[in-house]
Amino acid sequence: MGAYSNIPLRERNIVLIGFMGVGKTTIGQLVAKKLYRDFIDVDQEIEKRHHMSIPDIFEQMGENYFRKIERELIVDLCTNTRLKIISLGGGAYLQEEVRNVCLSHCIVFFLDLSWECWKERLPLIVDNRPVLKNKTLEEVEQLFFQRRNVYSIHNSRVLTNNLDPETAANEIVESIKWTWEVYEPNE
Ligand SMILES: Nc1ncnc2c1ncn2[C@@H]1O[C@H](COP(=O)(O)OP(=O)(O)O)[C@@H](O)[C@H]1O
Ligand SMILES: O=C(O)C1=C[C@@H](OP(=O)(O)O)[C@@H](O)[C@H](O)C1
Ligand SMILES: [Mg+2]
Repeated sequence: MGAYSNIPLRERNIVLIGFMGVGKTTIGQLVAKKLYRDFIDVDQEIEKRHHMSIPDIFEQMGENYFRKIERELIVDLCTNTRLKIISLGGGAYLQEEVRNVCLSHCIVFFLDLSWECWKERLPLIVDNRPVLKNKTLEEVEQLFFQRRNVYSIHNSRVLTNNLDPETAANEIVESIKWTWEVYEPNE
């Protein structure tokens, strides 16, 4: 485990983790607006910097290259920025260096969704998530539960089953404000 940095809680970036399609990008934007903070979506930042879509990066450069640039960007953001809401891609947190830098420098929020609810979301994302390509539903289910074990290493969790994005964002904001008040009360 990385050493715990002494960054004050209220300054720490809030990092959203969770399986693809749970709403990290959508809800992250809403949370940032409600907390008057800047929002960074790691996928969108990578697409902007490389002038390529994520599926095209997978297709033309390969997943290993994507994981390298994803890791480097997240380590840079966690180490050198503060006060942001950062949505990771669903696979980023599987890299130990990413987990360690997020847990030591940020507040890590797990956006949880049950498998049954996630299956209803699948049609919305299946066309632009390369990791889902050529996988059977059984293989995706296996990946879902494998990754869930890794996402279970977090600071806070919000179960978003049947919550619309706005409601989920409000729950996260309330939880963050409670954490600040309990652990770093305003003098
Ligand atoms: N709470 C929600 N309820 C219903 N649909 C949602 C919710 N959150 C996200 N979505 C939809 O699910 C899809 C994936 O959302 P996205 O924010 O891209 O997830 P992620 O970044 O975790 O992959 C989008 O079509 C989005 O509109
Ligand atoms: O789960 C994954 O491995 C991935 C999830 C995607 O992000 P979202 O979780 O925002 O869909 C994106 O980073 C890429 O397609 C890989
Ligand atoms: Mg996303």
